[in-house]
Amino acid sequence: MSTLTTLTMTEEAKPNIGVFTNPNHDLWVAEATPSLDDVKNGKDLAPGEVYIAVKSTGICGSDVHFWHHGCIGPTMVVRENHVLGHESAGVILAAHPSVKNLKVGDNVAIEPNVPCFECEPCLIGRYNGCENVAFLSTPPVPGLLRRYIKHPATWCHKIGGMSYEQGSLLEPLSVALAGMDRAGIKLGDPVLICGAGPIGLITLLCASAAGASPILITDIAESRLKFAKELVPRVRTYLIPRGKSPEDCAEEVVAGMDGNRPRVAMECTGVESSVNTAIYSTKFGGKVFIIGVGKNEMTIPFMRLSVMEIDLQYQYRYCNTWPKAIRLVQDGVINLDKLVTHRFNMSDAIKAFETAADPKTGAIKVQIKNDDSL
Ligand SMILES: NC(=O)c1ccc[n+]([C@@H]2O[C@H](COP(=O)([O-])OP(=O)(O)OC[C@H]3O[C@@H](n4cnc5c(N)ncnc54)[C@H](O)[C@@H]3O)[C@@H](O)[C@H]2O)c1
Ligand SMILES: OC[C@H](O)C(O)[C@@H](O)CO
Ligand SMILES: [Zn+2]
Ligand SMILES: [Zn+2]
Repeated sequence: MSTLTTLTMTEEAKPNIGVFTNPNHDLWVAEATPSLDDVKNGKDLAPGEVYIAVKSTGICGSDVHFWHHGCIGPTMVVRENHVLGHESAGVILAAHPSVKNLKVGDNVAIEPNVPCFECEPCLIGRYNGCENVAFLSTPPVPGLLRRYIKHPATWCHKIGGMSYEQGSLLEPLSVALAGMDRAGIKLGDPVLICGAGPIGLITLLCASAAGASPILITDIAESRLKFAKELVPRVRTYLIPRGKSPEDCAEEVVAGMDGNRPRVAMECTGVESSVNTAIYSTKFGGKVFIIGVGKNEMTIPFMRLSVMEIDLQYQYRYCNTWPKAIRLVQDGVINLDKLVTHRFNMSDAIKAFETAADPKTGAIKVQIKNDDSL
């Protein structure tokens, strides 16, 4: 038996739909599970689970990648019809009676993972390394781009009066915060950020809030650097010239930081030449911290890392970041509002994906809304 809302689910509630892709790189909107009837009746909720009306979902580069390329690396492969999306917030529609931390009507951000809490990474609190994780939208686990979903209450975080859009942005913020935490950026650190996509821009907001100085951000697209400057006016920018070597780019990066070599370079592109620019820029004893995801194998300047004692470190998703992310947004330390450049209804999801995938649109974060799901 579950506790049901009678306040929010009306007779006009719409059937569940989702945004799918498949191994042929099709993209379409179609009926999805759970059914509206199951949601309305709170059917099939296991202990600890809730039904959520998903209200706002951001498109991540990985969603576009699964659509266009059908895989990320050798292990995450689209093998059948597959629902995308893992940056979402919504409202609780029904909760199993065992759920104590949430009630019907609560607004929540959805942490899109279900770790096992039995393996070693889970037991030591680093559940992003879970050996059995179900990460929503990584095949074969269906994602959040649906009107209604079922999820464990443990992985729903109350967002109070925060907007659903801001709630959905807690996911990329979590990526940046996990990186910030392990990179150990401190007040006054010169910091380089490579790549001004959503992850680089949110990392910029975090580095600025942490008091890094100076901060320089790079990109190959002038428009993205302009966006970065509007977001954090004190940031310095460097447009990576086509064909220039990483060593030469690094020299200009350092000049752009008044001769200060970054103590930490936050790499947010996953592109080999950018990783190498970060390595050649960083100071003796500094750190290149790689959030970007790229080719399976790369050539990097091994001896430069060696003689400069530069640490190379990586981030894989996040753990324990949502409570911190919520505090930072609620306290106004991090303001994510400007990142949303385009909004579409779920029924226009194809247009939303085309917009997110086309650099000419100037899109940073495209949101898919479900204003009509209740
Ligand atoms: N580690 C994780 O858990 C994790 C989580 C989310 C995203 N990611 C990865 O982080 C990266 C950034 O994500 P995003 O959503 O911001 O992607 P994005 O593609 O929107 O942004 C990447 C930016 O890098 C720029 N760029 C490309 N080549 C460059 C170069 N040589 N030098 C400088 N800039 C260059 C692009 O113009 C773009 O603006 C991606 O690789 C993504 O897969 C990793
Ligand atoms: O934000 C989380 C990332 O997009 C995921 O790790 C994805 O890249 C693969 O599942
Ligand atoms: Zn993502
Ligand atoms: Zn585990």
